[in-house]
Amino acid sequence: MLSNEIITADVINAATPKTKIEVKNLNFYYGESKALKDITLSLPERSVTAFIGPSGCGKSTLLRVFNRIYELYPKQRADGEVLLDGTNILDRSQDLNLLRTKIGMVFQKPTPFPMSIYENIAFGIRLYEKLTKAEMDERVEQALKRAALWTEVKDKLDASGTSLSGGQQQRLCIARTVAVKPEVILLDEPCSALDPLSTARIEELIDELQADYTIVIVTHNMQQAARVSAQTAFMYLGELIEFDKTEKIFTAPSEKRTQDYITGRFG
Ligand SMILES: Nc1ncnc2c1ncn2[C@@H]1O[C@H](COP(=O)(O)OP(=O)(O)OP(=O)(O)O)[C@@H](O)[C@H]1O
Repeated sequence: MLSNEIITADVINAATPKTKIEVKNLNFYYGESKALKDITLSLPERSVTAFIGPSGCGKSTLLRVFNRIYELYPKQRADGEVLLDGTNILDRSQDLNLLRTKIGMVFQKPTPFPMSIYENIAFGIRLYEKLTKAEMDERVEQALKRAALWTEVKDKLDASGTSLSGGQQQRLCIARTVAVKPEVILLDEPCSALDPLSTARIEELIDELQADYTIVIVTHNMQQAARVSAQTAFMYLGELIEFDKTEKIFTAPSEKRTQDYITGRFG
């Protein structure tokens, strides 16, 4: 009997994905203005979660709380909890540098550093690790391969990162993020400055990366959310209206406001 119980428990554990990030009663303020209102949701590990909603609903704000970028601005503050593997990252005693090695971020506009392709990757690694030249070469190659950019740049690693096309620059930024071995990758409208072909490549890449990383993507493009994510959160005016499996959100949402948004009635 006992072994059956253990097997049952194992099967259940295997079927239920582990929670990577748990947000509990999160509020966020820009000065006096409240941009996030009592947000609670759990993001599963090694899976893609999309945040959608009309402009100004708080998608980017929520994403940015996850690596505490707001701390750069004195009037911005968060209360509530954001647990990464059970530890509250909003707690001021948490080391910000360590947090940012665990949670990487890619922005809307590709932002390569004004240095060579190689250095764009090596720069971040050097902040945290001391590697030999051979080890660094290996890490740079791995990161560029992981971001599906290696074959295009392997013969011009000394060229400037800014000489690449927009889509290549965005893949370089993803490579730079992956190179420091994060656990979570935050993508803030990563394709909005890209053409359809480059967008398709980034979406393929997101699909591959989810085997190893927990990915959160903010997107205005509902087809993109439907294509790349397993869960979707619909936000409106700073509130989380609905959070469910992406298929359910797009085919049978529970809330009228979600239905209205995905059918294009507002936003
Ligand atoms: N730096 C800031 N200072 C003051 N208010 C801000 C700031 N950034 C955002 N806000 C406000 O917070 C709210 C949420 O903004 P946020 O950028 O998170 O929305 P969003 O859903 O990502 O919008 P978009 O899709 O247009 O990028 C908005 O009302 C916005 O005006």
